[in-house]
Amino acid sequence: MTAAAISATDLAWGPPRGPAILNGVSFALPAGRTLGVVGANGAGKSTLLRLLYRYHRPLSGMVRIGGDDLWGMTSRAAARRVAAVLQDQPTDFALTVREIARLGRVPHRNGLASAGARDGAIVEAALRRLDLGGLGQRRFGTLSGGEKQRVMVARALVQEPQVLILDEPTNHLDIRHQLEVLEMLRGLDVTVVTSLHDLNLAFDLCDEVVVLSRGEMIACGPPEAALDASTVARAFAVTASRERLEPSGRTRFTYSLAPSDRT
Ligand SMILES: Nc1ncnc2c1ncn2[C@@H]1O[C@H](COP(=O)(O)OP(=O)(O)OP(=O)(O)O)[C@@H](O)[C@H]1O
Repeated sequence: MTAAAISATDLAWGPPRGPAILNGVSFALPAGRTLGVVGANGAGKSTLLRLLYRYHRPLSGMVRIGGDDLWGMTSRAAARRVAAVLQDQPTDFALTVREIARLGRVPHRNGLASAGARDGAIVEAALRRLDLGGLGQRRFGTLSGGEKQRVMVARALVQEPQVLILDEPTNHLDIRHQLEVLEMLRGLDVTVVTSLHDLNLAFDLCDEVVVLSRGEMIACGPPEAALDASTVARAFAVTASRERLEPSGRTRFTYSLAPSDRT
């Protein structure tokens, strides 16, 4: 894996014949960094990610991977460079964990060539990394939500992407696996863009954060700057405060409903 920079320039998207639901999103993330995308329900996080993994074509603006226009390359070339882990799990429940992970090699195969020894080694390494070593033969449909999520991260790693896009990667994971998966991704030579609902995790683990509100980008930058209490309050329509805990020195957010929202 060799990480590549990803950038978005003035992105806009909306459904056919509908109004734009995402507007004016721009950021530039250097290779190997982690970008968190945060915002309230319906703010446009998944929509932005879909533009970054070439599911939606932007109405205007451009996504570049390593300087190359994402829509200027073939879909196969794009699949070798960008992998995505999505909220919706696949429905191929009869496949085993190992078979699902192997699907990540498809963009790298030539024609009908079958998987080689290197492909097998990559699959086994990814399963071990995600703590799935003992589950290779299990049918996907029999796994817990968190195990399924880890299988999908393993499949994405098997793809050996330059950029990894994750839509809420931690929503089924227990606290230990949340930390393990996000720390592990930071340790890889890959650029990560992830949506997150937990602002404390975003603050601790992301190099840069984009804050969306009603389809607009209201802040972008290092967490210290982008996640200030007033931006959080605006994005989530709450009263927010940010404190530095002693002696750990870690930052923690707390929230409450604004007085006018209380009944
Ligand atoms: N294809 C579509 N056609 C019409 N509206 C859409 C489409 N995709 C998304 N939307 C709308 O755009 C808005 C943003 O949706 P999106 O899924 O990006 O939000 P989100 O920030 O990921 O939300 P959540 O935190 O609830 O997952 C929502 O109001 C959604 O209903």
